[in-house]
Amino acid sequence: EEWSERGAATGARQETDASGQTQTRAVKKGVKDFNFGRTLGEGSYSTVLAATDRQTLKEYAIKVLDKRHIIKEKKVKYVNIERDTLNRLTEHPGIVRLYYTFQDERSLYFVLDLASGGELLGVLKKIGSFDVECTRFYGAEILDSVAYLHSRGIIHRDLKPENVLLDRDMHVKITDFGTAKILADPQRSAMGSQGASGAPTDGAETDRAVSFVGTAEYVSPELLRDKNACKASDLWAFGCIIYQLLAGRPPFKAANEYLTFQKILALDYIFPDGFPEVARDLVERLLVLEPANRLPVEHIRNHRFFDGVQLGKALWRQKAPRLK
Ligand SMILES: Nc1ncnc2c1ncn2[C@@H]1O[C@H](COP(=O)(O)OP(=O)(O)OP(=O)(O)O)[C@@H](O)[C@H]1O
Ligand SMILES: O=C(O)C[C@H](Cc1nc2cc(Cl)cc(Cl)c2[nH]1)c1ccc(Cl)cc1
Repeated sequence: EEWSERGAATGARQETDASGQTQTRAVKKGVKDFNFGRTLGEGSYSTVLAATDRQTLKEYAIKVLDKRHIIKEKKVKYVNIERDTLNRLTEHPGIVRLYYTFQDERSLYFVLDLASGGELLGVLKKIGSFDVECTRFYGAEILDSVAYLHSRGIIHRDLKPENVLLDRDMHVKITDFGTAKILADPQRSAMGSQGASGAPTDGAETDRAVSFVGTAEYVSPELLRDKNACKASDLWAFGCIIYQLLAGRPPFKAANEYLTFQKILALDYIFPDGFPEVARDLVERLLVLEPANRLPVEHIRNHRFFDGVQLGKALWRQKAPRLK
């Protein structure tokens, strides 16, 4: 068999066997195919490095995990969930794209979109709080991305400004899918989660749904109460993010996690003076204890807070507003 170099750039190669039959085979990338650069950040089980594909010169973020550490910390299922989830989320501009996974004797590698704009949380901390125009733009891009996740039967379960990355054009790239929940069958779950009671779908979810709790400030009441998340749990977190962009701090924040959970379950939060009325109405319809009574995605899109924002494809083509 001869390998044609031509196919290398497209990540596929033509194989011609003795009988002259040609077939295309996806090429498995490896560490040797990349030049590794600066460290972009560290996670509990991971290091993320900037890297360049040596053939195409395309830049990526490569998340490297130490196998021994993953096994010792019993995180194998999270790594495989992250890979399985990202492999289902391939065609939306607001989701960090996974291009390849591979391993060598010591590590696992995720080759991802490079989000060189950093975390939304970092930008928020730098400027204190966003004005309505910036909150509307970033809220719309996050909402558009969450709508896509849900349409693919995925619940993120840990949405927060740290997990909303920004690309070089300051557009949203949502990341961190190791704790996501894959609903058994998107069709069935579409009915299930909009079911009469709108109660969290507990269908064929694996036991994992019971164990994971997100980040204290953004955890939904149903996750604290029934230990089960549903699509509306992501919309609770979305409400917390909209509040936080405008107020400069999350709605539920106390001295420790336990007190924060108590405030959430008691819906104990207030709007600071000057909080824009139109945003207040939206947040009040999302921070609702009963998941079934939260505004569903379609109604959020039509809420007057998003008047004037072009949703859908046009949103992703426009220039991101200057953050001031
Ligand atoms: N695609 C990416 N592009 C640029 N930077 C990234 C990308 N993915 C992650 N990072 C940065 O690398 C750091 C580590 O991210 P990673 O997802 O590995 O761990 P984490 O989820 O932040 O931490 P933990 O695992 O403790 O939750 C983060 O600060 C994040 O901002
Ligand atoms: O190549 C694939 O896609 C499948 C493998 C599956 C896989 N092999 C593993 C080995 C170890 Cl030690 C740990 C985990 Cl979590 C492992 N997951 C894999 C490799 C790399 C990554 Cl990032 C995820 C999954």
